[in-house]
Amino acid sequence: MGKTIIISNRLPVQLQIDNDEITAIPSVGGLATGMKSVHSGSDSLWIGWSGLTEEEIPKELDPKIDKALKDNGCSKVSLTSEEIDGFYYGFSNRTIWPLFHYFLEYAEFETDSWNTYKAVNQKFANAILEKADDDDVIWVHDYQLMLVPEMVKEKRPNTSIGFFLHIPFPSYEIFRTLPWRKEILRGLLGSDLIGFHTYDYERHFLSSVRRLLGLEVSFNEIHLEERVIKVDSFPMGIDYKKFSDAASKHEKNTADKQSELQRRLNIHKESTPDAKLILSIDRLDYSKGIAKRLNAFEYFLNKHPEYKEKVRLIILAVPSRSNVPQYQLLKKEIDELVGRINGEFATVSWTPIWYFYRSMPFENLIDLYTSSDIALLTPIRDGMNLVAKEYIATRTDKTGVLILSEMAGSANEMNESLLINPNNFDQISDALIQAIHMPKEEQIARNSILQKRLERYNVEKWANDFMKSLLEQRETTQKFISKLLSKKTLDKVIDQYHSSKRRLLFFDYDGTLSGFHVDPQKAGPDEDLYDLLDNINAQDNTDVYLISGRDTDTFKRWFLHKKYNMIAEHGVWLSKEGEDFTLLEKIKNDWMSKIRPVLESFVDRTPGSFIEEKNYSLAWHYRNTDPDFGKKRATELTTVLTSLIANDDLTVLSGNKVLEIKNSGVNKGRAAIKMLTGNDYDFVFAIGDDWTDEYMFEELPDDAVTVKVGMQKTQAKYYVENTKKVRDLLSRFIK
Ligand SMILES: O=P(O)(O)OC[C@H]1O[C@H](O[C@H]2O[C@H](CO)[C@@H](O)[C@H](O)[C@H]2O)[C@H](O)[C@@H](O)[C@@H]1O
Ligand SMILES: O=c1ccn([C@@H]2O[C@H](COP(=O)(O)OP(=O)(O)O)[C@@H](O)[C@H]2O)c(=O)[nH]1
Repeated sequence: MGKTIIISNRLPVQLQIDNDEITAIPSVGGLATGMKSVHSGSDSLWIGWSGLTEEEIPKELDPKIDKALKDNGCSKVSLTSEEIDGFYYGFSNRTIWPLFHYFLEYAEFETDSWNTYKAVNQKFANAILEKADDDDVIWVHDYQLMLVPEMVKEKRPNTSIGFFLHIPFPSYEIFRTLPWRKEILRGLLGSDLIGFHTYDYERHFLSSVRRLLGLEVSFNEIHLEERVIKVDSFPMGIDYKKFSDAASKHEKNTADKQSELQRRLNIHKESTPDAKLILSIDRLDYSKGIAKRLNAFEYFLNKHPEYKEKVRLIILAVPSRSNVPQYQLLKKEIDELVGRINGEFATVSWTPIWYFYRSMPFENLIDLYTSSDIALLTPIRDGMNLVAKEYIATRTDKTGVLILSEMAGSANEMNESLLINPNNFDQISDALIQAIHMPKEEQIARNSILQKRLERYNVEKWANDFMKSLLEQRETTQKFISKLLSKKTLDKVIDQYHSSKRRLLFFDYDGTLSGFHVDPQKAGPDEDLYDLLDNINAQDNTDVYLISGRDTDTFKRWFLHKKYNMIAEHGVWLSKEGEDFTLLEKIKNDWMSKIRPVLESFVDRTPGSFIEEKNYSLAWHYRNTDPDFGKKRATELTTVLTSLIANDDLTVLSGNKVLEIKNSGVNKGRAAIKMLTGNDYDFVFAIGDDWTDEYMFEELPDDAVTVKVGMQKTQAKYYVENTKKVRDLLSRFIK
């Protein structure tokens, strides 16, 4: 393995320019801390934006800046203020952020900012390409850089690329509204591993990939022609030890060591020993639900006036993206709300809300976390929400109650908190009462479980798990690639072919010689294919068989005049050199009247699906259905059919977007063996793309050359990527 390259919008250091002196101060943020195990030593590099635009950095300081960054294992991507406007404030935070957080009404679809997003992503990709070697592992972070994986993969296909999205991936219904949805998906699919915080985000993403790109997804793998991409969830943790140690240390602080904030918090405690402190900390972002939280708090005070003077809500709102109009409006709304609620409820000795609009140093965060009885975190949508985890980690005596929105990614792992719907004020109000009165033993019981989990799955484990999975994926890909029919192996196969005395060739049709079409009848052969087959078939001592699940009528129409050998309906029928089809197997079809109505009922209930009726089998096609729904129905139909045919000699065969019910024992493998037996072939070849071809690959002798089209699991010896490559391969059979 080569170097590790990490890439994110912002570098994990902050530049300080003092006259001509440059200092790079390492950030203390979650990502920077979490990546420590991955970003250490000389074999790792972090590429990103420094936080200062080109206009803000005097050109002559560039070498010093580069040196300061290099000392911290970093390298910068320089961006102009215009690029930051279009890329960061524009497409990232006015299109993707609102859309991915389900704020459709805030999402702006501006072609100019999309173009800047593309150009800046290319700048980041170029910065990687400049530094990356083929065996490097690259980890790209977050929604600002979704096109980077494809841009890098295109130029450096052998690098391993991981992508992690820190925000939610929305449902298909939301994502599909984005004008550049396919470009974004293709950008992400340049990765070998794509990670999300939760399984929900993962399945939303896979659903969009299936529906918008029509790609084959099996479990959590996406099969491209030349690669397999893994998609998985890795819930990000925190640096648990850092927070719990800081809280333990904080506890021991003598009065003279306490911060000004802590002293004020102490005064509050002493003057109102029964009153509860309720804490909320977030960036000032509409996704965090701060305004709704204030409204809910007001609702609570109105509904339960007995809690006046008994609770105080601390709102710490950290300034964020203040160049974006929605954030400016939100700031105004929150200022007004706090003013109004305080004005309405305050008494001479009590203000219900303490509101801070600023960023606080770590020590003050610990003051707040450790002094608060309740944390009230009510995001409307949140990728993860680390504040929830940090609050729990600082509770050294295990007391404290976390009220958490079920819309936060962290809610998936924090079931022991009081989970609420941020839009349900009654529920929030009830949760506040439950929290205020929760017995200490219960608080301890809940937090003990939470702490254990957070301590175990901390941010370092998160980063290591992701890297481990990326390296495993690299091995899986290498295994696939090692079976790709390389030029060298192909040359050998072709030599073998031409020096052989008698050859037997099996060509599957759909997905192998010809691509798929929404209407199977329209996937007929083209002139080039006829020429190719004519030329191979005309060779001496060469027996070519088209071997397919197709019905006899279609194959007669397409190929009978060509006098090719044909095996139809997976091995039921045989046609030799232009003669009509005859039965290769003695089988029954009286079962069809029992199965047909079942298939019909599935056609009625699955728009786009249809039945194909053959002489000895029935096929239910679902290529044209909604992909998720079609797959679900196929599973349901398989279950229904399996119990229905339990006492018959029938099989349900799962092909490429088709289920076929046919007589057991009849398959392409058995048919192929029949053609082989009693003959002295010294070159046997089979090529096919789906499950039904696996019977051939399994049954043919060990020295047969078997080739799978597309990177799915197979018994075949080799892969080729697509039908174009199949034709290239077969054309080499012609001298
Ligand atoms: O860099 P900014 O524009 O100021 O925004 C700050 C970060 O916000 C987002 O955080 C997300 O990541 C967290 C950790 O995975 C997660 O807990 C939270 O729910 C997300 O919103 C954003 O994804 C980052 O890129 C920003 O740097
Ligand atoms: O004044 C502050 C307030 C919060 N935070 C940190 O900001 C992060 C917020 O992360 P979260 O996942 O909750 O939300 P995000 O802002 O990433 O959407 C947490 O680690 C907080 O400790 C901070 O550094 N300074």
